[in-house]
Amino acid sequence: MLRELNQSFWPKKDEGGLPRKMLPGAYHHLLQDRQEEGERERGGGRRESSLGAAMDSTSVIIIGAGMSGISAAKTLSDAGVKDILILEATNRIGGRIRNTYFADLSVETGANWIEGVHGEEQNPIWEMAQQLGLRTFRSDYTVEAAIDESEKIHSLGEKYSKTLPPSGRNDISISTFQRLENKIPSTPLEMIVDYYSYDYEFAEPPRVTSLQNTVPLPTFDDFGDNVYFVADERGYKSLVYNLATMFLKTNSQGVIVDPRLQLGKVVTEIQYSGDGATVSTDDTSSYRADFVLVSVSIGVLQSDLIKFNPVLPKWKILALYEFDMAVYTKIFLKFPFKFWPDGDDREFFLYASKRRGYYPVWQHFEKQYPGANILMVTVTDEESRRIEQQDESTTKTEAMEVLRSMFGKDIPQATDILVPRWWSNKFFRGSFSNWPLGVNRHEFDSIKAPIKRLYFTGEHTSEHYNGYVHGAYLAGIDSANMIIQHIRDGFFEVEIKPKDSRAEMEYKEDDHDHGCFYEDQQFWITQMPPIILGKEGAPPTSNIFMDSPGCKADGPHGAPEATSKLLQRRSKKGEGCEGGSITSKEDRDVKVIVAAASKREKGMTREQQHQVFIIRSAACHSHPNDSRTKENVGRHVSMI
Ligand SMILES: Cc1cc2nc3c(=O)[nH]c(=O)nc-3n(C[C@H](O)[C@H](O)[C@H](O)COP(=O)(O)OP(=O)(O)OC[C@H]3O[C@@H](n4cnc5c(N)ncnc54)[C@H](O)[C@@H]3O)c2cc1C
Repeated sequence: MLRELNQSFWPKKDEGGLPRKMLPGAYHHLLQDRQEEGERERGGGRRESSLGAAMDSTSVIIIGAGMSGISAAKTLSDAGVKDILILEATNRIGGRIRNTYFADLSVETGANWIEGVHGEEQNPIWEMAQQLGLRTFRSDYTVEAAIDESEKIHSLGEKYSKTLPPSGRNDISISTFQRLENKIPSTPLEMIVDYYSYDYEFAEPPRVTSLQNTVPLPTFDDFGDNVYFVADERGYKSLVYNLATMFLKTNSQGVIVDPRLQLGKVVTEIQYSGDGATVSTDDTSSYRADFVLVSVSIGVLQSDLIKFNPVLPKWKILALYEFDMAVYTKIFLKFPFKFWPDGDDREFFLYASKRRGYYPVWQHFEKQYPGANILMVTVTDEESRRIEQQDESTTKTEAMEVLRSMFGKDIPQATDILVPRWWSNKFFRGSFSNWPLGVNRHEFDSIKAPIKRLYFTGEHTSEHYNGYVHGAYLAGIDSANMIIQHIRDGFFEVEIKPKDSRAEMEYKEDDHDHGCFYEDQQFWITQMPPIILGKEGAPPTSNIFMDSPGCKADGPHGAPEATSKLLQRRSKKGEGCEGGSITSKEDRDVKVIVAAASKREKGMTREQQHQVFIIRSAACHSHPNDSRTKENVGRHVSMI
């Protein structure tokens, strides 16, 4: 939904809109006015922060120079918002796309494959790679016949998944589906095939992973089933670098020297409000901006590295914590000579252990780097965490035991080992997001939703492609476009889908300037209205309190007329609430929740009152016999 909304942010040219890449003078004026206004308010473009360092002022601060941060910055720059500042904690750009030298070869410790190639749609990362002439190799994943059986179950899972309601209410884990088919892997062979099919892609086991959101996977559905392994001296990161140099200044050696990119700046605090934000870094600098875009990983957001002031609303924190940051580790081993099989269909080999996920997937580099004598073994999840905490020599010993059990005692000892540690790294806290069971559209939309002038991006916010480089790239564009619209219109609205599928089917979006209103039909509490966020000046939902009980039939709190009329009709019919009380007397808890309201409404803005009204009206119209009423109201109240 967000993606659909985002795509429609810009008016089409033939509708009298603006071409996407160029903003008219008027728009520049708007920006300039806002900036000057801001500067006047702040007493000039630079001033002393409370910490003593010079406080710079800018339009948008982007936190993180990974693929999504750079893609967002470029989108802003292309749209005329050139007054940006990128703050990156490490001393390089690229984030989780990173190469290093191992045994004199460039190996990718982070993202390695361009996933989803040669499909109906062009993967934008593949397009960039082609333009740059990146050295890539198609990975052939066909292993043995044992995989076929797993693929049959997978295809059944795809069919089943497509029958589930869009809200995710009936989602199940991949394991649950296997259980339904009576196909739970139990032998070492079945377990390694299962691992290869799921854990190797999602870095978490199938009992954790949502069937509905990963089977089928939009990346392969949209962009094609092929995956290409990047093996280029310049590194996969050269795609990010190339993107950055399209809008950042470089010197004659091609090094980025633009002051709008600041490396080694660890953001420790973000103070935000409806007027803008102040960002503090660990070297006691502070920066002021109209907007802040946070592109750090969801693992970092789940940690306490960055303090948000005020603290993020509860609904946001819950959504962030519900999503998973998975861990995927590629361990590299160098040998004096080759002892493994190679040739067609022999790029990968699997180790079938009784211990699921124990040094399971091996790959050689004979195609990419003939004679390199390097093996790469991938571990995930708990094994990754365990291995990250032990020293390299222990890991080498374990890996050698596994190889000897596969190829015999006479194989040579590895001469070198490289173990990347993404989970322990406080700037990443894992490898990529995985969609777990229990997270539906409602939570997912909440992860991306802005709060006042604080916006979020990163692979974990990608509508369809979370976890991937192309997801990070597209999410950056989406989030930047939200900010551009906010600058242009003075506000930005986001719709967060309701949790219940019946609501999805039955609510009808009104043309009114904000809000979604219901058709005049049976209206149950489970049909919670969507939460509308981001209206300039409107509070995040966490600030909304239920007020006095009941809903008034006479147009409460400036609620739109249509809704007010609907309530009047209901009141007359005796449905829902009458004269400020709830008819569902049986359900005392609902009444208590609604009645236990604070007296805050007086000081509220019109938008705040309207939000209160939406929530309260839903509560008022609960059906007395609906056993789920209490639970749903309770859940909604706890959420706000
Ligand atoms: C081991 C591994 C294998 C992978 N394999 C693939 C693959 O084969 N194919 C694929 O498509 N994807 C793969 N991925 C995923 C892919 O790398 C990511 O989805 C993508 O790079 C994420 O980009 P991002 O911009 O969202 O986040 P990031 O790259 O994490 O960028 C965020 C940036 O924020 C910075 N930051 C963090 N905290 C702060 C702070 N406090 N202050 C300032 N800056 C901060 C970080 O240093 C980082 O540079 C893999 C990832 C890993 C780790």
